[in-house]
Amino acid sequence: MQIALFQPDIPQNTGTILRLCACLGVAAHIIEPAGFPVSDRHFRRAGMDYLDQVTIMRHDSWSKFEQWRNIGGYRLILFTTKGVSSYLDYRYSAADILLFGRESAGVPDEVVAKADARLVIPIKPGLRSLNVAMAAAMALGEALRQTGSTGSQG
Ligand SMILES: C[S@@+](CC[C@H](N)C(=O)[O-])C[C@H]1O[C@@H](n2cnc3c(N)ncnc32)[C@H](O)[C@@H]1O
Repeated sequence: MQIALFQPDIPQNTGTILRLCACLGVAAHIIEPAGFPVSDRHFRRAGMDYLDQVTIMRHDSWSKFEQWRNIGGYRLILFTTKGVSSYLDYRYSAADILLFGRESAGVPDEVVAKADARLVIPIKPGLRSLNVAMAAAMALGEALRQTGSTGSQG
């Protein structure tokens, strides 16, 4: 299992997600441009020393990420508030990449179109969305529960 963050713009969220990845043994991909540099103090503070414990791949653009993904043949599972299928009903594979959108704008249609699945975490009607780090924790929890792949990277 791997996760990917599309152009993340809030450093604290990315740091929190990378700490989650470190603890669960999941590799992380950051699709640039991010809204902050890796030297950002909020990013470093949220990720703390856990940042040294996670495999992070940075991709210069969406197209570069897609080139890399196509070589590996990984499925792309998009988490989106606009999904129609619940994340609890999906059958994950240990090689899947779970993709999360930008805090301010999610992902563009071009990215939606490339996803092998578009999943929603059902929330109370009338409320907009979860914090992206919360969404990532819930999604990874379910995907790892199903695949039993906790604790090993990749
Ligand atoms: C703050 S939300 C983005 C909200 C953005 N305005 C939109 O419409 O997509 C950031 C990311 O968290 C994830 N997310 C948040 N709530 C979610 C939910 N209920 N179901 C699936 N993904 C969710 C998605 O990946 C989303 O792109």
